Amino acid sequence: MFSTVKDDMSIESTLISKERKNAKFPVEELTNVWDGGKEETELRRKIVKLFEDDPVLKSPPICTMTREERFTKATRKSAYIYRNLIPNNGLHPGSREFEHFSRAMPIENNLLVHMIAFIPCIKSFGSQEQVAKWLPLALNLNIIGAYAQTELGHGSFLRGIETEATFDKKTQEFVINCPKVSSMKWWPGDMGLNANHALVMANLIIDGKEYGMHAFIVQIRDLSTHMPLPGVTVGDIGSKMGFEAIDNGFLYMKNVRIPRENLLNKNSEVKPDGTYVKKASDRLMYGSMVNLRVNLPKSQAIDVLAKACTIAIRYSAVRRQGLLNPGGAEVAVLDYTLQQHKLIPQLATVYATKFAGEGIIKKHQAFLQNMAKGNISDLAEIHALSASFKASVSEQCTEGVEVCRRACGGHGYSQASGLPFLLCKITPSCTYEGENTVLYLQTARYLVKCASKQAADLPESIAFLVQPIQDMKGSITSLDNLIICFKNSAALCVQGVSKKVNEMSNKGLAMHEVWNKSSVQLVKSAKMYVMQYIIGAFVSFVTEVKCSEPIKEILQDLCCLYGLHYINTHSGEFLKLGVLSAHHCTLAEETEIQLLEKLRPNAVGIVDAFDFTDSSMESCLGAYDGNVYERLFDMAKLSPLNKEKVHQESYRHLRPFLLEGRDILEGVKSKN
Ligand SMILES: CCCCCCCCCCCCCCCCCCCCCCCCCC(=O)SCCNC(=O)CCNC(=O)[C@H](O)C(C)(C)COP(=O)(O)OP(=O)(O)OC[C@H]1O[C@@H](n2cnc3c(N)ncnc32)[C@H](O)[C@@H]1OP(=O)(O)O
Ligand SMILES: Cc1cc2nc3c(=O)[nH]c(=O)nc-3n(C[C@H](O)[C@H](O)[C@H](O)COP(=O)(O)OP(=O)(O)OC[C@H]3O[C@@H](n4cnc5c(N)ncnc54)[C@H](O)[C@@H]3O)c2cc1C
Repeated sequence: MFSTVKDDMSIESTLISKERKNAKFPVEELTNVWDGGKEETELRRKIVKLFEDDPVLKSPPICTMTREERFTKATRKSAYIYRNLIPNNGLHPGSREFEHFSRAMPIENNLLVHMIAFIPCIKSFGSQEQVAKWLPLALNLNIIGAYAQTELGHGSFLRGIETEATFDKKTQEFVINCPKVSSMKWWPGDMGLNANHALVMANLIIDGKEYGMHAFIVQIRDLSTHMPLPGVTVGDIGSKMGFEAIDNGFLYMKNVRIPRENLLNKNSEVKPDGTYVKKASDRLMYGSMVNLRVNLPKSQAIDVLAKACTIAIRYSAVRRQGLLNPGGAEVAVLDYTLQQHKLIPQLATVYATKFAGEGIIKKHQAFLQNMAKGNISDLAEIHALSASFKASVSEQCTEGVEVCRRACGGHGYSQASGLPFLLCKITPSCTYEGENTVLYLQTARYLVKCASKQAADLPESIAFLVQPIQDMKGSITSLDNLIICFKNSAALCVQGVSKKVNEMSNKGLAMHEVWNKSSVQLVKSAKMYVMQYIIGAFVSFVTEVKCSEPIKEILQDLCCLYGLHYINTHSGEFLKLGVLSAHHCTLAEETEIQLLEKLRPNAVGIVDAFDFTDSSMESCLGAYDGNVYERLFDMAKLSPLNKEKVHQESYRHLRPFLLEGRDILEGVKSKN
């Protein structure tokens, strides 16, 4: 319908090629470092290619589809992927293979909660017999499960959950009930339309006594008709800010009966006579959430920011607007220091959080191995670290994606840029898997307890909180000094708020009031604690990684930039704590600006090294060839509103005015 408009040679493509020629490091080697080795890059590319070459997985750009089409296509593709492309024994969150598959997944998919929450819960809460029964069914997609914890009335405060599972000795069943409207399960992904089972978190009641939250497998739909079972009311909660392809659902249960064996009973059991047997700590009930907080940030936040950086930096390298030299040619907006100041620190965030996250995954895997041997002594530490890490990463990456979107000017507002999709995908990561504020408070609770102990009684990674403040020797901008600066700040924040808590409680104020009145400083201390962890982990990675000098230099510069950018945006905190002087802050700012200038020529190369394929981004601004304007026009042509030259509804409603206008103009014409 539209004629083609093409330039003979796109200036933008030429510009981006020049950027690549100017890069001062081997891009492929940085890709290998990012992936964890050359072999891993090869394996990831193989998996990505397998998915991208598969004709079943092709579909129109998401910004041209309705929600219904997006849900339908995602379900068709996900079912196909699960049965044909995923290894038979599933994928283990935290493994490299899991990461590679997550990179290969189509831009929209669903059934993932089944994979990342339902299956892991069967494994961690089920007895051997239960795992043997449910796991093969779940792996084969013979049963599809949601993770049904949150209710309409309660998400954060799990002790307030209202859904009940009452043991009926006569029939040896649990009777599941949502006593009020606010008790219905609300939000679980894949639950509204696709799931036929749910892992329901409910308050266990035996002979009128409450035993707290337990995990039950509840069948919600018939396996042959897919109709909701008697007593079950289930559906989609409606459209949200994003997640269009996912049927986040509601589930209301009235007298739904399940066999006694459907209580996942590795950690606690109900005997036929109603005796309750506790086999392990109640805290392990929360283990599924630790698992997700450790393993989701990479795919749900860090990769999302990496894509947003790729789009914004490639676009900024070809978008020319305004003059730097009076009388000279228009410059790429990436040449403005202010544009570099927006975008390059986001790249540093991607690297810092990715490598720090790998450290947490390793710690968590060690914890799981110990737990298998009955040792859960590290649970509190891993909970505190993973809670604040999830909160900090989701917060930093969400802010970063919005910075990238705005840095693309008007085109960043267009769905065709791919950036609004990324923003809507990443924003809920600040809420799901534990609302961020609530998680920071959990970390602070642990830190305040630690602050009253001796260093020798604390885990190695926490002992610095109660040890003497360290001196910085030499420039604030050295990596060693950055670590000291963040450690000192975290220790002083935690000690400061602990002092406040103690003073208030010594004056006789009730603990819950003390806590509420200290919560602003508690959250600050948890943020500083996790920042010192991230910086420390990134510095260790940069120091230890085996790579060529140019790559090492880039990583060191990104690491230093990450620390300095944080200091420069929060300098008041560092000054208030007395960790830095005004002179330090001035130096930190100048050094950040120098680093931006130094990294600028490599910016396109650094985002190329993430190695995202064009189809994994669906972005007219971020495609590899830099051909932004033609792509934007081609995408606009696909808008469903452009199907006809005359849109019937606009014609119908506006025609009377137009006819009036025509008559007036013709009258004027005839008068003249
Ligand atoms: C098929 C095809 C395709 C397949 C393809 C596969 C292919 C490929 C694979 C590729 C995959 C692709 C990638 C994946 C993509 C995924 C996309 C999915 C989209 C997004 C999914 C989104 C999912 C989102 C899911 C969700 O959102 S699920 C809901 C999450 N909801 C929460 O997270 C509630 C927060 N609330 C709380 O966590 C608690 O409620 C509360 C605040 C602690 C209570 O606080 P309080 O009341 O104080 O607590 P108490 O109970 O008294 O306990 C207090 C005592 O316990 C302690 N302690 C509290 N915690 C814990 C804890 N953890 N662990 C240990 N201890 C704990 C605490 O330290 C204290 O110890 P003490 O100091 O006493 O010693
Ligand atoms: C896209 C998406 C997918 C989801 N998927 C699932 C799923 O698969 N399964 C599932 O069970 N759930 C799921 N959820 C639900 C999610 O886990 C909850 O929304 C989340 O845990 C937050 O709980 P809430 O909504 O009750 O928030 P609230 O706790 O009501 O938060 C509201 C405000 O109150 C504040 N607040 C709450 N408690 C405190 C406190 N103690 N101190 C200070 N401030 C406080 C919060 O900081 C926040 O500002 C999903 C949610 C989303 C958005």
